[in-house]
Amino acid sequence: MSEAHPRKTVAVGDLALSYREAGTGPALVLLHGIGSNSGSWIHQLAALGADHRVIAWDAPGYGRSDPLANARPAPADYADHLAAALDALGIATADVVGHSFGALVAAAFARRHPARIGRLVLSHPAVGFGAAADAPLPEGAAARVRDLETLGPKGLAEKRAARTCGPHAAPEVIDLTRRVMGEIRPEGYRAANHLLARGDLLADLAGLDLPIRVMAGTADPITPEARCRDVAARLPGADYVDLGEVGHPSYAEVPERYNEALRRFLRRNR
Ligand SMILES: O=C(O)CCC(=O)CC(=O)O
Repeated sequence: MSEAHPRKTVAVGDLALSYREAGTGPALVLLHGIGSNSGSWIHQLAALGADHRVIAWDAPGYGRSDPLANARPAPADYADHLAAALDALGIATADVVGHSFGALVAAAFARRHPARIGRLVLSHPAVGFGAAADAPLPEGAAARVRDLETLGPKGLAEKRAARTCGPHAAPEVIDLTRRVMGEIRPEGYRAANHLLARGDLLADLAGLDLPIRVMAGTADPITPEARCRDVAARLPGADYVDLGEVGHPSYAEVPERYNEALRRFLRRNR
């Protein structure tokens, strides 16, 4: 998968974090969803590397990245590891695209490291539940973890991956989604579900002076369109891009439309 952009590794404290990289230019960081990894971004690595240094990370516990020490991490744990990984890669500031769970990581990064983020794209954003560290997982997250425990990563992918896609998703998009979800590692997935519970996208972004674009589709069963529009409406200055009748992995279903919406936003001056 994504052989054109093989994984590399960077040391961040005690952890090794893996990522894929393409191109040179201003840094653009891609943060994947909870059922995904850096291999989901093949089209963005191929196209956006023409005018950016694109870094697609594997969140801790995904791809070849080591898991976090804390099994119930706070958003800050991911955000600070991302900041340290960018330090190690010599990147002072970056534009950031966070997809779904990745949007929560991006929001926590913006809150904790505001000087390091240029523009922010919230792609089909998860909003989080703002739960306490010791609270039980909300039902949706608990069901995902139960499926992983009973079915294993491949079974989880068989059951869930195709359902995330829109009605017009090509077979190769469904295959990609299934393959990537089948690479889930239990520690990373459980921890990410805890982040989903603890995260609070709107609270993290409140009061930050940051250009924000929210993008989503009308056929997404995971992060519904109405909620994504509501996120944009609640963030002063954010705009909203309707990607059309696409499901959750819009970056793979309509990569040209997705990349063009990113490019148009990234060309804006701050
Ligand atoms: O909720 C699920 O079953 C899958 C969610 C998902 O795939 C999110 C993502 O990776 O973007």
